[in-house]
Parts: sequence; structure tokens; C-alpha cells
Amino acid sequence: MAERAPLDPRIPVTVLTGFLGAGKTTLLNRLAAHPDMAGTALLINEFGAVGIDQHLVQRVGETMVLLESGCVCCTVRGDLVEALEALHDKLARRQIPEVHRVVIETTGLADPVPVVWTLMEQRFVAARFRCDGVLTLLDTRLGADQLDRQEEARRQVAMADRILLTKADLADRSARERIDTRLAALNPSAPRLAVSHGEIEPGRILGVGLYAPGSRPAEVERWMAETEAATREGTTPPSPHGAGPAAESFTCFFDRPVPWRGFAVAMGEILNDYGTRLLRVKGLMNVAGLGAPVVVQCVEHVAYPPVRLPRWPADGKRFDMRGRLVFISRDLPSAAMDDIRRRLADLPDDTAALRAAATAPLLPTRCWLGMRMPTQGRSTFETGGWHVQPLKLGARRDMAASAKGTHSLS
Ligand SMILES: Nc1nc2c(ncn2[C@@H]2O[C@H](COP(=O)(O)OP(=O)(O)OP(=O)(O)O)[C@@H](O)[C@H]2O)c(=O)[nH]1
Repeated sequence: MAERAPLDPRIPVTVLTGFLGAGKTTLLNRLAAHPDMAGTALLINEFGAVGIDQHLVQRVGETMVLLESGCVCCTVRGDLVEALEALHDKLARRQIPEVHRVVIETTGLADPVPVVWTLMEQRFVAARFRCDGVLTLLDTRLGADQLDRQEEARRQVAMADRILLTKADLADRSARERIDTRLAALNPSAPRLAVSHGEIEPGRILGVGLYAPGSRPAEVERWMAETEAATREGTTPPSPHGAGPAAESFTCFFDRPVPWRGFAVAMGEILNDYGTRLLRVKGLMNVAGLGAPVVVQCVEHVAYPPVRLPRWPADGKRFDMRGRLVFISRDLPSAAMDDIRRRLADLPDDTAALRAAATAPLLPTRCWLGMRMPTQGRSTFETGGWHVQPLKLGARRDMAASAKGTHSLS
């Protein structure tokens, strides 16, 4: 793998982007296991008040910087610069092992434009780091619809130096053809690579060379100029979040373990009813009868096979075993949010759940029901166990303020 351009002592930075659920964490976990990834620092950023990803990402090298709460593109000129300054400072003081490369994983809702601008133009950052390419992941099955509906997804693709088409195993021929047509219009020059379950040689995607605005679609020049002007004037650049309804995040905590089948059926019905507005659902669940947590993942109406973790992660000093489910939605009425909370707070027992599943062959969570789990009776927990924390992307200043001081460099 090419590590540095000749005579350029700056640390290369790869920006890993892609819409919600495209497969970024999966790719990072596969890369982390590769020997070529030694000496890589990882910056991850997650949208939603309750971070799940940091529990799911294996550490790359020794260094992980977590940009919590908020979206890296909205807080970029603060948080990202601070995180890179902190990394540089710790390297200079030899407090952490040598770093040869940085990978920034943005949130699925991030606009990569200000991230790239910061890497190329912010004085402190550009003197010490260099942008080594934007990798954009795109879900082969859902990607064409996401490009039609989500401005963030369009910008991520337009900015790409490489496009990684994920989940080909779930896509039929017509989905692949639709993606090809959309990409030919949005970013014909970026090479496309198929990736299944995150499997790819790091040398094919890292060290792809300096970001070259000239080879990108014309609108990229305009976005970069807008970011430059906004930075000079101390204002916020126009962002894709402003183009439509705000994305919102709400988190549900479960004070008691859930009956697995009741939970699976309730979630399947929720995805059937609200799937296209539920951009992403991700959770660590405490399942009745199990001593370890189960990770559940959904993207729109697609539910992925759950994964059992070996143990509960420690949240700071406290060992918090409450289940937590993070929803990221767009254009979801508040009545629908209440309905989701109500359904999850009153889960059917396993017998009732299996009866309901028998009459719903198209339940998206059918693969969850096939998992071997202890059988439980009726769940007794109450709505009082819920905490819902809505976040709006529009509230950038609040998020920037709440994100301050939350970096952890471990
Ligand atoms: N079948 C299949 N599933 C995949 C593939 N890649 C990822 N997944 C699944 O897709 C789901 C979402 O993947 P993640 O890697 O968490 O996606 P992400 O882009 O990090 O998600 P956000 O951080 O929420 O934006 C997980 O359940 C993965 O196991 C693939 O190639 N094939």
C-alpha cells in the first residue's frame, strides 16, 4: 500500500462516508483485522444522543477518537479540527504510538464537503494532514432510492474518489442497473468496487492519492467555494440537511429484559408500517434469559441478522445493562413516534408473537425469529422506562455546544 506521497511528510487521511446503514462499520471492522492497518488512527462520528458504534467497532491500531453526539459536518470546524489537533499533540508528545494514517468515519447523514474542505484548507490541519481520498459506500439494494430521496447521499456520491457498492448479495439485477444509471449521471469518473460484508484489500481503497477537485462533478467546486466563503464570514455553509425535512433521532431505553419473539414481531410490524421514514434503527438489547447483549440493525424496511456480543460494554464507570434502541427518522410524524414507543412498551409474549408471525409471512424481522433464544412469558415492564431524546439536525449550535468536551482519545 502506498503510505505517503514522496516528500510529503503529512499524515494521509481517508474520509469514509456513505448513507445510513451503507456498511461503513462493517468495512472498518474487516479492515481493522488486516496487518496493513497497523498505525491507523480512527475518528468515528455518530448521529444520535446514544452512541452504539463505538461498542461495535474494533479498535484500529491503538488509537480511536470518538466525536460523539452530533454530525461531523455540522460541527466540523470545531470538533474535527480539535480532534486532529489533539491527535497531533499526543503524537508530538509521544503519548500514543506512531500513526501513519487516519481514517475518518462520518455519520451516514454527513455532508463530506466541509470535512474535505477542512482537511485541505484549514491552516493547522492542512499543514499536518492531507486528504487521501473520499470513499463512499452505497447500498446496492436501497442505494438508487436513497439517491433519489436523500440529498446527503447525492453529495456523498458526488464527492467520492472511489464508490464501494455494498450488499450486492441482497440486490437483484434491476437494483444494480438502477444504481449504474444513477452513478453514471452523478459521478461517472469515480471507480466502482463491489464489496461484500466489508471484504476488500486495504490497498485497493487506501492510498488512492490526493483528492483532486478538478476530476469531480462541477457542483463539487461550488460546494467547496460555498464552504470557503462561509468559513471566511463565520457563517454556516448551505448544507444538504436544509434541503428537506430534518432528520431526527430518538432513543428508547428498556429498563427490563425484553421477550425476544415479542420484540422481533413488534419491530417487524413497525418496519412494515414506517420503514421508509425510519432511515436507521440500531440497538443493543437486553433479552430475557440471556446474559449478553444482542445487537439489532435495520435500514428502512430491511432487518439484518442480529448478533450476540460476548458481554455488556461498560458505559464509563457504570455497567449499564439497559437495552437501548436508536431510531433515526425523517419526516416521521410525532404521532408515529408515540405509536412506536407504545408498541415497544407493550410487547406480546412469545406465544402471542409466534401466532402473529404465522399470519404475517412478509415480516421483515423473520430472520430474527429463527434465532435460538430463551422463551419468555408476558413482558411486564411499563412505559415509565422510556427516555426519548429528540435531536434535530437544524439545531447545529446546540449540538456543537453539547459535543464540546466529549472527545475521548483512548
Ligand atoms: N447482507 C449483507 N449485509 C451487510 C453487508 N454489509 C453490511 N451489512 C449489514 O448491514 C447492516 C448495517 O451495516 P453497518 O456497517 O452498521 O452500516 P453503517 O454504514 O456503519 O451504519 P451507520 O453508521 O448507522 O450509518 C449491518 O447489519 C451489517 O451486518 C453486506 O455486504 N451484505
